Amino acid sequence: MTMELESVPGVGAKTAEALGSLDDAERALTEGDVATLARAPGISEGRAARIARAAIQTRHDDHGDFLATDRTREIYREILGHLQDRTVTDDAAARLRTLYPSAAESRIREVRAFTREALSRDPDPAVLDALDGVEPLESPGDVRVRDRCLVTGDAERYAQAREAIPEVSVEVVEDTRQLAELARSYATVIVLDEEFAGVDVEGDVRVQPDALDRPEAVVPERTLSFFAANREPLQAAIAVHRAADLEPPCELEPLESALAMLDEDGTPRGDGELDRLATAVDDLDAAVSTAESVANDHLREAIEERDVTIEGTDLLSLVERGAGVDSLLSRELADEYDAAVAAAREHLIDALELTDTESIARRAFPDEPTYPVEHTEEVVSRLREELTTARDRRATRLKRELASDLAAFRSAADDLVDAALDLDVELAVARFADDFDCTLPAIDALDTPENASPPPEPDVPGDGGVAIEGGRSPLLDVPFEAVEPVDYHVSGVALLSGVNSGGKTSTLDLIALVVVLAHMGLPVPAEAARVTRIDELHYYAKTQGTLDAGAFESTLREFGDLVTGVAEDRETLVLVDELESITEPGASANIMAGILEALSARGATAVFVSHLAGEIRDVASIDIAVDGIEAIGLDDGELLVDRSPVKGTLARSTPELIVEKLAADGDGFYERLLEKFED
Ligand SMILES: Nc1ncnc2c1ncn2[C@@H]1O[C@H](COP(=O)(O)OP(=O)(O)OP(=O)(O)O)[C@@H](O)[C@H]1O
Repeated sequence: MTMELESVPGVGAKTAEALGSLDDAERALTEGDVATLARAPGISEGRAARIARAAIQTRHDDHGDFLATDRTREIYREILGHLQDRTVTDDAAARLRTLYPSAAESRIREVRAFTREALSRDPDPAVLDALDGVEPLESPGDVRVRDRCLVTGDAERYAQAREAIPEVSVEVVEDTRQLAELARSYATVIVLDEEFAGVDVEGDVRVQPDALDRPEAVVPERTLSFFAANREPLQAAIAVHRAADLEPPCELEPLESALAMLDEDGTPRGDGELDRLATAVDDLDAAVSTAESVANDHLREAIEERDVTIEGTDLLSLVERGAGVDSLLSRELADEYDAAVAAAREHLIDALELTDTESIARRAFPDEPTYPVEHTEEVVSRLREELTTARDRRATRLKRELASDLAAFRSAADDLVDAALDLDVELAVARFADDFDCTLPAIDALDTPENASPPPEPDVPGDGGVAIEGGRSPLLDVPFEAVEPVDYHVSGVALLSGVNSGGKTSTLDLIALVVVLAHMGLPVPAEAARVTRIDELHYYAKTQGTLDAGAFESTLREFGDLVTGVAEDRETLVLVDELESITEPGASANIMAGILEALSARGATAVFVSHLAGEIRDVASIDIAVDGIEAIGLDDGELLVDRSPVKGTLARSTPELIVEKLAADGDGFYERLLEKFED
């Protein structure tokens, strides 16, 4: 087990040990269950996500260098944020972190299969509502059970017993005398050794050599406390399965009714007979004293109503014999006394709903007349004992039955919750796709049958690159409804020119977004898109202002590494935003031309946004495509822009547009100025 874990890159002996403390580290690792991994001591969620990703990368032989620059990582984080905003449970949000852009075809294919499934899901509000109560199942700490013990004479079996059933004490006995002693202090003694079979000891002593194989039979409390602790998430997971019409891992009704019979503290509830017995034990004293009052009230009334006539000689003899009023009672009021006692007995039986203890209850009030009527304490004690025993026996039986019903659902319970949490992940993807009008992109070089007939294919030349039609980035600083669709196709190296604030940076963001999502195996926010599978995405955001000599040198080195350092056989996409700002314009144009030449030579796809596109093209020794985001005109000093770059067009700059507008008024100065732009 530990060996397995240590084969994951980045998992050292210490981390493997921490993960090993989880019951199901291996499962969590293969399923990308980040939240469970993060429950290992000292493992943060971020670290758990890295470990889960590393395990996936190992499985797919994926180098894991796809996100090659800060800006690419930032784009990935923003995508993840949008996805995580759409989960109901924290657990699903954590699981989403295992979706990452991968260079490995098999991984992309695997997630695309998941995505297809996800896109067929309907994020029904009832499902989302039910998901709210789902959370990973917890294992409650070991319960202590003190009325039972396990017994063996064998040291090895003793160790096994302590390991298998830590909830009860395990005792070593050598002889019958010691066993008898234990039988006096525990309600039940379970003997693990065959040799003790047939030994005659007083008490509840059971010889069960196979007890360790069925721990839930020895301690039904284990099963009951697990299900009691997890009742609500399980009920929610059942509701999710129903609302979403998921194929359940077990029958739902029996699980549901078994859960309904379980109290929060792990005791069975809802059993009329147990409730009756428990109430009878609790109410016994009160019912006895009420029954007494009933009898006495009855009798008092009867006496008050009666004229008792007694002959003088009779009275004398009664007094001389020292007889009390009781004998007077039995002589004169026998019928009334009988009626009073009968009423008391009925009350006791009715109030406590007694059935099989009815005959004992009758004897609680004596047949011999007394006034006031009094219960016989011995009989009441006996009744209490009978009721208590019946109650406890019933509770134990119910516990055992319920535990055995529930034990059958133990592994289905995990699957049930897991499926609900997975659905939450799928629904987040479905909602992301829906909210941002996404489609699954076609991916070149993903040679699979599922890709043989891709969705409407944007016309992109066969030699790779990226093609986007109607792409709308959710990362823009405007509400998504206001985002104008962008069409852009690029393959090989290209310069992207355009007016100020025309949307050049946003176009690079859109390309990066589409490429990252496509390599995550997810749908992209476009009407259609086609992406070539790449190994590394390098996106360099605009640097603020001119760099000093040192920073300039290190930036240059970075690009040097990019053209010479990245392995020749790695497919690379390079996006660069206004690199000219790092130094003076003349030098910048030379540097950018040189980098583009080198990238072109190694067959990379690259888009460089630059205001110096014309100058770069002039100094480059190869033909570099120049695309342009053009202004369609000026309206009240505001530029009207067509957000889709026009292929093969150097966009006019904003100053040129303004000069053109002024020249239109026929002023010679502006006309001459305009000619200079057109040279
Ligand atoms: N497709 C679009 N739909 C709607 N608004 C957009 C779109 N693209 C860009 N914008 C708006 O235009 C603004 C400027 O975009 P962006 O920064 O991409 O322009 P730029 O050409 O890179 O500008 P600069 O030349 O100053 O670098 C964005 O902040 C956004 O508000």
